[in-house]
Amino acid sequence: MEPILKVQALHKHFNVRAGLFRSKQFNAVSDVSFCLGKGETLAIIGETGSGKSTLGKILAGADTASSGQILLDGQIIEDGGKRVENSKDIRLIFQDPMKSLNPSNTIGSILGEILVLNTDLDKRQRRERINQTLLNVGLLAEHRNYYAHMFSGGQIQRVALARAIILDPKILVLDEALSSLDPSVRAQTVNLLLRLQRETGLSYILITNHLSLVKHMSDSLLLLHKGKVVEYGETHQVFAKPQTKLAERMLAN
Ligand SMILES: Nc1ncnc2c1ncn2[C@@H]1O[C@H](COP(=O)(O)OP(=O)(O)OP(=O)(O)O)[C@@H](O)[C@H]1O
Repeated sequence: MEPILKVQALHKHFNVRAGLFRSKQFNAVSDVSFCLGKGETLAIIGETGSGKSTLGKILAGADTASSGQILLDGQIIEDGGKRVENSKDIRLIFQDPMKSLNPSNTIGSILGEILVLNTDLDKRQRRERINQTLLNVGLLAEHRNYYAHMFSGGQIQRVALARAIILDPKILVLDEALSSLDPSVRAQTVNLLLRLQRETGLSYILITNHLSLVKHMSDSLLLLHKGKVVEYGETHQVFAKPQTKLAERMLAN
């Protein structure tokens, strides 16, 4: 079966200062390739600075690569450092969603604005879609009238999820999105994500070093080191037989 996402030889460098008048290229992501199937989860792990977030941002279109290709459903969406199509099909969720929610707007108006900008739905249809999306993430329709500060940490992550799925994407990139939640709220959010995946066939890219989450949620696992893929395979196989000393060390913790 054609993978939903195919990443080929992706590369990202940043120009960083190397003295007063000079700059040099720093490779944050080097020659990264992988595939993700529909309804599957790929975990990306790696030490701090290994390029996980940079890769996540590029996949979601929040940044562009320097070279390489990204194909979604067989169609090229990024090629040679250019986003060919600004796809709404890959959405990013961060660790701290509060930062990206306007505190002076209700959740209903934040979600409504996304629908106004991206769909032809009329007011009644938008209202229905917002209510349904809030219910889908385990919130109530009444929560549309709430402001961000009125939610708990777990609820705000559900609001972020509602915002991410309201346009019916194919892939969610979860960048440490579950890290700051306390264990019981994290377990509930994981169950919610798994239910959504079962019901809608959503695919996830899970950026985390939380190994029990990786084991519980992911089908495949990619280990980045200094921007390069040093291990990639089915999660249970990588855990059972890591090929590198680094993977052995990281997965033993
Ligand atoms: N805009 C930028 N300009 C220059 N260097 C950058 C920029 N963004 C990221 N980097 C560098 O790229 C490397 C990879 O960063 P990235 O945030 O992707 O790592 P990470 O694996 O997500 O780390 P962490 O787990 O700490 O979040 C780091 O060395 C970082 O300093």
